[in-house]
Amino acid sequence: MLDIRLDSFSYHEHQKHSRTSRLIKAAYVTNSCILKTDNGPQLWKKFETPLYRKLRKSQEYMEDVAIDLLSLKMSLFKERDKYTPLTLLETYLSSPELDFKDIIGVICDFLLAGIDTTTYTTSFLLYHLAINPEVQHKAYEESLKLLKTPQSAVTEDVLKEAVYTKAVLKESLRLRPVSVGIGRILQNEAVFSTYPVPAETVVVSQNQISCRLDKYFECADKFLPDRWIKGHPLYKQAHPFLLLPFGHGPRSCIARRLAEQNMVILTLKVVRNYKIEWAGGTLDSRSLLINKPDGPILLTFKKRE
Ligand code: HEM
Repeated sequence: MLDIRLDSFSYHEHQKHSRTSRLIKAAYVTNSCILKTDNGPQLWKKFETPLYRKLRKSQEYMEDVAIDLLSLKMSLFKERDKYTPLTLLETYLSSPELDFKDIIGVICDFLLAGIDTTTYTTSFLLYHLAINPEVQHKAYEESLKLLKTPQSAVTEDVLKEAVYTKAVLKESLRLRPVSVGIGRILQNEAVFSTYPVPAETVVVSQNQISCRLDKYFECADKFLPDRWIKGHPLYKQAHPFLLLPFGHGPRSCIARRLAEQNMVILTLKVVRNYKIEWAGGTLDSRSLLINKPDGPILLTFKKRE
């Protein structure tokens, strides 16, 4: 989305003080401070509290990275080939309604919204595969069918056919969404189950809870990807507003398709090449601003023959 590779898997970026490590830390600190500064007495409005300072410093670091990345992109943008279609960032850069500050704001949002969300979702997905060997075996069989060799690329056609892997991701998001639901400020008065709620009220839907209720999903606490596969005996059409891990409407996640595609590609590649095992106890989630795993990710990967 930034048109520039951050190279986060390189040796250098794995080091403690690298840009990637500092960005990961800044996103985590921001996510841990927002709810705490939002709720309760907001003393930070009168003077800079230690929590607010942490939040400010993390945000400043992310903004510095965004400025560096955008400056680099702008210098390359001048030399771009005029016949290739514009990327998202290039569209922003060519838009007269947006100035440098607006685009910096968007990049900061990408950096904050893109780091922990995909990481936590992927961690839970691999955890579910590890503790449900029969599910992992079915995903492995699908990857064997779709990827002829362990090195085969995941093409557009492969993605279309990866029905079971997509169901695994969906089921994992049902049980372990990164967001409890969707938050909105009501523009108009509304009535929910006969309770009138005035305009301007902050309303947060509780999809995470609804997705765990047996009245909506049979054996709701069980990890059963087959429930999403049309034609399977476990399949039942769920209410369209129950499972909304990427939100809903015009403010829903801008990167939904990209994130889903990344996670499906990763799952196909990992299960095709490795047997995944879990070396810990039950992994639960803890809510900061977003839900994070409540313990270390103790996965082991055994190379398949
Ligand atoms: C598993 C991965 C992800 C999940 C589960 C997720 C989930 C969400 C959710 C629930 C929202 C709020 C939607 C609403 O209020 O209706 C959101 C918004 C957003 N997400 Fe994601 N997200 C993920 C990955 C990403 C990535 C990788 C990026 C960027 C690179 C990203 C960028 C954004 C942005 C910019 C918004 C704000 C959209 C707006 O306010 O108009 N997300 N995401």
